[in-house]
Amino acid sequence: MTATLLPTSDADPFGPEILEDPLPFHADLRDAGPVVHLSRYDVYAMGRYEHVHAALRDWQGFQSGAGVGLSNFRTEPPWRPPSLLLESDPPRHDAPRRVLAGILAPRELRRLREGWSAVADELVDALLAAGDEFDAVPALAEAFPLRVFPDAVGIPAEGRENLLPYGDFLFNAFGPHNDLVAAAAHRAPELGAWVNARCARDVLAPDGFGARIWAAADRGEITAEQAPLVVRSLLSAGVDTTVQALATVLHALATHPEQWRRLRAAPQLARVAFDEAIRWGSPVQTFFRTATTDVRVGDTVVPDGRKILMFLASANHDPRRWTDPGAFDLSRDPSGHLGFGFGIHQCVGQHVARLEAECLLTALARRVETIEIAGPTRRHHNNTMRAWGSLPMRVG
Ligand code: HEM
Ligand SMILES: O=C(O)c1ccc(-n2ccnc2)cc1
Repeated sequence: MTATLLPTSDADPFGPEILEDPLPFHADLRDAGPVVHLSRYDVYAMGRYEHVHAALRDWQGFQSGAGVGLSNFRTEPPWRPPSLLLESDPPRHDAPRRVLAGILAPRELRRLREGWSAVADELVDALLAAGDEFDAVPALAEAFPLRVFPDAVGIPAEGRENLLPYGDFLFNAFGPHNDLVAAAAHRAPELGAWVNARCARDVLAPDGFGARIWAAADRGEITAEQAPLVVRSLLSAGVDTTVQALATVLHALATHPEQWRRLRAAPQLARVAFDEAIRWGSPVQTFFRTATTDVRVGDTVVPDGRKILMFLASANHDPRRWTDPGAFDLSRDPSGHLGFGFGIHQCVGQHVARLEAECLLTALARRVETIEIAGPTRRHHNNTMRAWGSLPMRVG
């Protein structure tokens, strides 16, 4: 068999140029082959849907237990105790996953729908009463999740302003120790301590997600030592992600008036609009895996122990899988997108995210006829998330 040269690139996917606009790099990555060696970080990158999907399915060959960031837990101590879900493999992964999946299941979220809708309606009414121009990032994308999710978890009111900086640091920490990580590293210990203190049983409200995790420990489904870490997963994962997913769908709708008109005509399209925006914008861009043996990708062998960087956002724009991938189109069926991952680690909070999006988008679609970008938009750079810093918006 002919030996094929492994394509290599010295590009920096965590540098400001690619973080500002990753699409050209993703296209080059897909064109270069199933796997490309990134010499700058000595990792193996995948950009095509077929191979990212296959790696996500193959949790035995591509493990999470050595970390889902650049750091390899086999050789470097993690900056915090590893997540029992995100950074664990079966069997350790199984019981925490089962507990959280049960608590965050669609049927369990039904009890929240009415209250979250009312909050979304109030938020939009108050915003429109103040005028027809606002920055959608603080006014909607941040405000709504912060109004509903911490209460749903059951953490106390004070200090919630720590949640976004903690999430931003966490998602930066999955990448290399670059300027983005260095700029916030001094706050990590204090933010980590604040989050850890809110995982303790006695600070959590009796009927929230947090209390339900502790109740699962009482039933022996997980241990009392695991319970606070599972609560930490919620506080780590549950805010920054939805903030940026909502910003992504608001930006998509504000820049595609035809799609906005379709949503207004049929508000039940809110869920499709959200998943299509997750595919199109992929707020969570990448995650790593670690090869547990010499694994074959295409006609390349990635050696045991090496880090593999999966570009979920690139897979979501792969023309081998999607027709006209660059189009934001509500008539497309976005199912199968990798924006929530796939397989045993697929996002366990996706139903929470969808409910938040449905409440906010429905509230907006019912109250305004037009939304448009009303000034220069600004990206917020993060090693893992494609995020908006500012979305000046005008409604009519
Ligand atoms: C729309 C916003 C969100 C996006 C785009 C997103 C994306 C993802 C992705 C790509 C994964 C797979 C990670 C991997 O394979 O290594 C994941 C896993 C996870 N997500 Fe999300 N997520 C979102 C919101 C949430 C929310 C709101 C929560 C909690 C309420 C959450 C909790 C989790 C947890 C705990 C995992 C780990 C699951 C496991 O390892 O079994 N996520 N998410
Ligand atoms: O268990 C944790 O600490 C943790 C789990 C999941 C995420 N995440 C990423 C995307 N959706 C959620 C972040 C942190």
